[in-house]
Amino acid sequence: MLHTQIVVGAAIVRDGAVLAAQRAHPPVMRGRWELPGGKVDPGESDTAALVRECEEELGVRIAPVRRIGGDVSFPARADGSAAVLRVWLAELPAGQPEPRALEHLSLRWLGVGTLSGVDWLPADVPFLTEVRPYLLG
Ligand SMILES: Nc1nc2c([nH]c(=O)n2[C@H]2C[C@H](O)[C@@H](COP(=O)(O)OP(=O)(O)OP(=O)(O)O)O2)c(=O)[nH]1
Repeated sequence: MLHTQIVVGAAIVRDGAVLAAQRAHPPVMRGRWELPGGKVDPGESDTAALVRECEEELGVRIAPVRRIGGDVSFPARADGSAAVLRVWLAELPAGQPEPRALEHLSLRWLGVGTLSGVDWLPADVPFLTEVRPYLLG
């Protein structure tokens, strides 16, 4: 049986807005938006991967708060294997620098009024409903 790749994403909420990141690659995803995060390595916990990926991508050490939503499946790569996206609500602890787009084209803080205004990747879309209540305080 083919292995299911777990991908984790962080819904980093601050002052009524969530941080969205615009992918630079692969070409088919370039310019589309996602919650920052990435693939869980073999033997790594989901939350360890979440913290590691956000350090690599944003240059900040996030604090996961709680998981939101369920497993959202999406097709991975040409080998026909499956992947699932899991998302955590997260905070930027006091003293952390401002997130930077180290691997993305750009970053945006989106509030309730702008959350649906960017071109999200498909697997991230179901999580927007889960995030919205946290933007309302
Ligand atoms: N967040 C998100 N990721 C998606 C979707 N569809 C899809 O194929 N992916 C893929 C892109 C990446 O391969 C993976 C996310 O992991 P990542 O951010 O670590 O990817 P990466 O480009 O750094 O790693 P790699 O593929 O180059 O090995 O999930 C989607 O709808 N939302």
